[in-house]
Amino acid sequence: MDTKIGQEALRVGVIGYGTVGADVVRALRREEAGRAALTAVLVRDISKYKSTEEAELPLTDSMAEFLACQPDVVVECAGHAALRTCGAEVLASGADLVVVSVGALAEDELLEHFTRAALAAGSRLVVPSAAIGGLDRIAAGSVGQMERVTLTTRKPPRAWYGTRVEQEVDLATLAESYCAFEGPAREAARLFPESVNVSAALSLAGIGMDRTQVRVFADPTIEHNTHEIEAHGHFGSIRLHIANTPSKENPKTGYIVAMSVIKTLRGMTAPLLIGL
Ligand SMILES: NC(=O)C1=CN([C@@H]2O[C@H](COP(=O)(O)OP(=O)(O)OC[C@H]3O[C@@H](n4cnc5c(N)ncnc54)[C@H](O)[C@@H]3O)[C@@H](O)[C@H]2O)C=CC1
Ligand SMILES: O=C([O-])CC(=O)C(=O)O
Repeated sequence: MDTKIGQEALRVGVIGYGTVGADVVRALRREEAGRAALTAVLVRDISKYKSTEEAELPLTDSMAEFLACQPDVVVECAGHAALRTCGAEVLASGADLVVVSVGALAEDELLEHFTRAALAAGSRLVVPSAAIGGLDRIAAGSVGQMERVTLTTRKPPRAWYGTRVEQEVDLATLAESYCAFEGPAREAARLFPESVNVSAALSLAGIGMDRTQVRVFADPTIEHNTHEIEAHGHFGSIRLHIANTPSKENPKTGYIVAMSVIKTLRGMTAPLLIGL
């Protein structure tokens, strides 16, 4: 990540002011993202943001106004639908786009559309590790022959309200681990847009959406959102267990997601990069 390394502060726009977006904005305002400054926050309905803290933010509900602030990089934290609608326009403006709703990129046409927009404008689509880890090693391992990549995601029952799992089991009384899905990452990302973005990130780093195998569980015996990655190939193997503390505001999302975005922004102006 070398293109934004001038002397000026990196101009950062944020799309979405929910759980991840608000944490990213707070960190930017506390100057925790290195040489980066918040330029604008794109929200859906500006009338909803009335607190004293929110009144100080550069909020807008107009994409034209948002891009007129000339961000160097835009962080999307607004969901699959918003990414589909806004992504190409942001990339075409010349700004890099850091996406957390990466599950949307399981649609090949969308990924191709974004890639074309980025190539034409000289911008980049950036997928941070977010809720998962080990992507550096999986990506390096995929330079050679990779035999198998699997992901097992488990979250406590409260993380599955508002998803299709809520129609399948009684989450309030679930007594043992329930397997809600087993199959390729492409299908996992489509069926659980709010919950298994990690499957898409892992696939993009490694052997693709159709070869990466995913299992998804609602598990009443755990408190954290956990992800277990196993991969084998010419490089050797990796077995990684990740436990994310779920955020109070949205138990589907871990605090680590915003922290990973901040780490990514730091890297965009840092003279030393580690662990890419
Ligand atoms: N890559 C990863 O590992 C992870 C990805 N995610 C994804 O990150 C995204 C954000 O997650 P949360 O902050 O927890 O969700 P959230 O629901 O708390 O916040 C989303 C915010 O985006 C806003 N929004 C929706 N459409 C918008 C639009 N068109 N323009 C501007 N704002 C818009 C909503 O009003 C809401 O405030 C979700 O797509 C989630 O699935 C979450 C956790 C991990
Ligand atoms: O673990 C988390 O915090 C969120 C998650 O699985 C995802 O959206 O992929």
